Amino acid sequence: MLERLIHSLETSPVMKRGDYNYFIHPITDGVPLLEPALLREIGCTMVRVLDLSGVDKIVVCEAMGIHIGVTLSLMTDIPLVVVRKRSYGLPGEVAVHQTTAYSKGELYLNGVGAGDRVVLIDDVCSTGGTLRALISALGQVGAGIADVCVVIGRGDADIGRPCKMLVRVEVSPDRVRVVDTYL
Ligand SMILES: O=P(O)(O)OC[C@H]1O[C@H](OP(=O)(O)OP(=O)(O)O)[C@H](O)[C@@H]1O
Ligand SMILES: Nc1nc2[nH]cnc2c(=O)[nH]1
Repeated sequence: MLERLIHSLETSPVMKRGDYNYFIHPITDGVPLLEPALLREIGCTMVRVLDLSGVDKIVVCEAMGIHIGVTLSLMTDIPLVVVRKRSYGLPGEVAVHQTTAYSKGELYLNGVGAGDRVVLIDDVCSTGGTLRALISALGQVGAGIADVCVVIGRGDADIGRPCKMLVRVEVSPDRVRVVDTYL
């Protein structure tokens, strides 16, 4: 089911960002290029594993959640909300702080309100800093989270609730190894 994802991860390069072993992959970086078949494989797997009953919005974070969210939105007809890294100052906008292994910044949630039922999707979960920030923002607006799912999990971050990871990886200075799959 996830052959393309597994093969592409296990042949992906690793670079240093400070002390952090950062793998470079089409899904998590958009480079060198994104194959439609890989996006389809991930979209079909997410449709199988996600609890989509009664869900009215898919929430992703820019930048590297967007193509995954678009794929899922086209397959399910569920609208997409993109959490941005800049403020629009719209009524009801919620700002939260994001810390990752190599960056810090603010995230701005618009377009989700009290009573909305959402699924939260991202490309990768590493420290969990991004998902924790997004879950906090969704809590502040009063949305219900039906499910959280990422394509790739690395490390053992606690985000305070279950997160479905299509694959789990270990990253060493010179390679990525897929150590588990969700299905
Ligand atoms: O679990 P974490 O340690 O939070 O790492 C995961 C986050 O890191 C990347 O985002 P990044 O902030 O690098 O931005 P990008 O999507 O714009 O590349 C990735 O897209 C995840 O959102
Ligand atoms: N591409 C990429 N994105 C990440 N986000 C958090 N960790 C990583 C990583 O190792 N590679």
